[in-house]
Amino acid sequence: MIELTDVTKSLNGHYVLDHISQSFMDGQVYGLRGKNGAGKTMLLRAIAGLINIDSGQIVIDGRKLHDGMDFPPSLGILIENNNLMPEYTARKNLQLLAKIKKVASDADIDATITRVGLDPNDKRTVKQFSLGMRQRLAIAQAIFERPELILLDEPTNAIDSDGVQQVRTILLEEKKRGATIIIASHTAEDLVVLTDEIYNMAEGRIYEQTDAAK
Ligand SMILES: Nc1ncnc2c1ncn2[C@@H]1O[C@H](COP(=O)(O)OP(=O)(O)OP(=O)(O)O)[C@@H](O)[C@H]1O
Repeated sequence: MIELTDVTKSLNGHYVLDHISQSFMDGQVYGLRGKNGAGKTMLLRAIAGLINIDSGQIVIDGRKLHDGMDFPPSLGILIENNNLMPEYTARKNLQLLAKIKKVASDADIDATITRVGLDPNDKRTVKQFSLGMRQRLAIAQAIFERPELILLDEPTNAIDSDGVQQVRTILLEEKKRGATIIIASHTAEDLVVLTDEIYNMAEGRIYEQTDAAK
């Protein structure tokens, strides 16, 4: 469970996260909706431990973030796809990451690359990939270690329509596996199809919660 209590973050004199208190329950899929600049990415970054918050606290499974725990212990993240290494193939990208946690085998890596619709034997490097291929690899990167928490910023960006279905299927499978997933998206259909609850954001605040079915 993730519990945010009175979380604030200011940049250039205004709140980008404005006293957010919100819980995210295990195994649920949450959507974040809101205009450009509403604070969706900042909220994902804060939960991921990628930014320091100014006040309040973020507690993940009973442990406070930035208090002896820099990042959520089991995290998959897609926030912009620029943390791919352009000089390497898809397989090499995941193999290098896998060395850190050592939870994914080469077979897991190849299976995940296939699962997102790419070819694990593709000899091209990421810099030769199309935008959509990079996005698919970024999704693979977020899920290949079977994390308990998956944070996704615009996961279907640049992905073709077959790919969008594929990504949705994958994320529903990840939910079934028990992952907690938070998705920021401008694609209404992604939010309706994938999420249990949608939080509407504006000006750094969550101002409304809607049941995804409505
Ligand atoms: N590096 C930065 N320096 C200063 N302000 C920033 C920085 N990054 C984001 N912001 C500000 O933080 C606020 C929230 O931005 P954020 O990226 O979280 O919005 P978002 O809801 O994800 O928008 P989008 O739909 O465009 O992705 C905005 O006002 C933005 O201008």
